[in-house]
Amino acid sequence: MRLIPLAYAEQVGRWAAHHIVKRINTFQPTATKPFVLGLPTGGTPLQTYKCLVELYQAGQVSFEHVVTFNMDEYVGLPQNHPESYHSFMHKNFFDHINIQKQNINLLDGNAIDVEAECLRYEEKIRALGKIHLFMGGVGNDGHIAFNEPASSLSSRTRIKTLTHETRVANSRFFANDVDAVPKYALTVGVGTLLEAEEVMILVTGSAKALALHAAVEGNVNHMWTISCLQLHPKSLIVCDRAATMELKVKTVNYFQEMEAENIKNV
Ligand SMILES: N[C@@H]1[C@@H](O)[C@H](O)[C@@H](COP(=O)(O)O)O[C@@H]1O
Repeated sequence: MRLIPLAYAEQVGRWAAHHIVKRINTFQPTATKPFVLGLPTGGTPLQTYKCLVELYQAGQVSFEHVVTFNMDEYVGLPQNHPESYHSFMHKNFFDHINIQKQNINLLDGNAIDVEAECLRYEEKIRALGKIHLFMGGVGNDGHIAFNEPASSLSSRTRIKTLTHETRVANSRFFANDVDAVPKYALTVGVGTLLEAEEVMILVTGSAKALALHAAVEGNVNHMWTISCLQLHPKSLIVCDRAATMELKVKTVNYFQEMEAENIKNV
């Protein structure tokens, strides 16, 4: 596991965006060999999307041959609802770059046959080979995508019941009305995430400090599904200082020294 310890949340966004651009450009995607990118929603990646749009506008990256898969989507929220993850992605990212419509993949939270929808998603990923880079965030309780505590670490894309804590945390997007937050979501599984070639998780703010501790210093444990990163051969966590408050000083120092070259001038 790599840990990129930065000072501020804005730097996390910038670092992550440059990392994605580097991966896409090194890959040199074409129509027959697209780069496959996994994407999250939430407050944390907003800065990354902003920076990616700027890098696209500056001509430093093209998304023409990039295929995206989003992590999750609420169940039962109309696609055009302002808080659906469909709306979020278009508003904050897809509408500002040159991605082709047919290359955008999001789970359909209104599918009549939810199981078939989840299977379709898994099969589409498989048909493309694999996800080259999956970016994600983490919930305060350590959930990755919508893999709530006690999710199987080998789970696949499926429907999940959201915990009360997650609904409370996400109620800030629903005028602080917990009851307006959907009770269910479709989400890629922990197993789905672990099959990506590389997983990059962004962690910012003191509310995520325990989750970061669980990810880096805790045991692999289905109560903190973020800890699955420890099983991945190429996982990367980019965090700000506030998020490191529950880590041992020697852990942070170790990564700071090791990544010194990669974290200067961010
Ligand atoms: N399903 C999403 C997760 O993918 C996200 O990581 C988490 C944290 O979001 P935020 O970045 O807003 O703290 O929220 C939701 O639960």
